Amino acid sequence: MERKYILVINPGSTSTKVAIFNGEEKVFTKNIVHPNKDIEHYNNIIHQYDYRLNVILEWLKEVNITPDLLRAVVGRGGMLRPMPAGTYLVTDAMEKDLKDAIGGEHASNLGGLLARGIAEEEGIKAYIVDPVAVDEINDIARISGMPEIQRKSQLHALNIKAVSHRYAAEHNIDLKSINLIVAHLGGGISVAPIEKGRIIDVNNANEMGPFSPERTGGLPVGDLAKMCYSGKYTINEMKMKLKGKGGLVAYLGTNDAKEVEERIKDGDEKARLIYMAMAYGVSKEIGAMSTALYGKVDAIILTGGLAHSKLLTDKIQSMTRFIAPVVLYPGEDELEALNQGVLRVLKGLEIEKIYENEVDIYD
Ligand SMILES: Nc1ncnc2c1ncn2[C@@H]1O[C@H](COP(=O)(O)OP(=O)(O)OP(=O)(O)O)[C@@H](O)[C@H]1O
Ligand SMILES: CCCC(=O)O
Repeated sequence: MERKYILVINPGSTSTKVAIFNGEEKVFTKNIVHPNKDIEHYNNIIHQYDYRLNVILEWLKEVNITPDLLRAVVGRGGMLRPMPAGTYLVTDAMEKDLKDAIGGEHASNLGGLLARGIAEEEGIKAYIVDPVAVDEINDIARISGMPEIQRKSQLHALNIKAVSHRYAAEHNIDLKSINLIVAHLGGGISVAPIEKGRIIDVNNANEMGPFSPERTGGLPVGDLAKMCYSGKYTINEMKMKLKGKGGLVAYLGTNDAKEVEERIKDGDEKARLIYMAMAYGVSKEIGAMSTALYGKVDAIILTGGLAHSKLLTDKIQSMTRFIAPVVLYPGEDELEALNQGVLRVLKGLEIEKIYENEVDIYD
């Protein structure tokens, strides 16, 4: 039996997206939704490993793909140590860091672990590609203003890299000869200046920049410090307010931009103000990142689920097109991007990276 398929796994907080590729062709795919009742009792992401492994194996049976037909398995990774972009083999050192949630809890930590779990049984390779820990930013961008705190690179690197390559290919131009600003507008928001293919700065989708459907982004620090010490909230409650229950959720009780747009259509002025404030924040971040490129910007790319929203993208375009033309690549195809990363390695176009050779294990 020929081993020809690549199994792709993208674990999100409430779903696991899976696909089987034969070369470039997506043969099967499914968004396996995890109802809250199935996952709410797990105290941390890593404890969901067996549950998610079983649903993936069940799905493989459904589509009649036995693991002995797999050539490689790739998962979306992971809040690892700061690392260069690329396709990485899942090694013991990486597995340990994913299990220890070395960079924090994130559903994508399961990506590399699930990939390895399935691959090991078959004696084939497991990979991750362009994880959220990709760090290519300039040292000057790390300085926060408080020596105890460094600005970190945590971002939607997989989609940001994929749309940058897509823009270059569609314009028949070498990515290494242009500068872009990519704004990934999803549940979290990453705005990154890309200089000749390298991500030289980013807001950090978890902690800074504009507010997003579920996150506060950067906040006035004095008021935040007061709230933390008010005695009204536990540390976990504060963390949830910042990430998960911030942004649109906090103001409007939903993370669903489509629902917000319906309310705006029905004349809800508060919903309009908050929604436009999100667009305003994204536009200001794009403006800030244009200075990181000394104003030399070939295009601004808006991508992610929110880039489907005309209301939002019209506002952002009207505020930022003085910088560069704005291009819309709504949605994301992270499954495709993961498959492409593995294909580049299997075709010998790129060398697989080894985590422990690329990161500082002892920092
Ligand atoms: N057609 C649409 N019009 C308006 N908003 C949309 C549309 N489609 C999706 N969205 C909104 O996009 C947001 C989710 O984006 P996306 O699916 O990229 O996020 P995610 O994958 O959950 O998180 P992340 O991108 O941070 O990993 C939601 O607020 C959703 O309502
Ligand atoms: C940390 C960047 C990725 C995400 O927001 O999920």
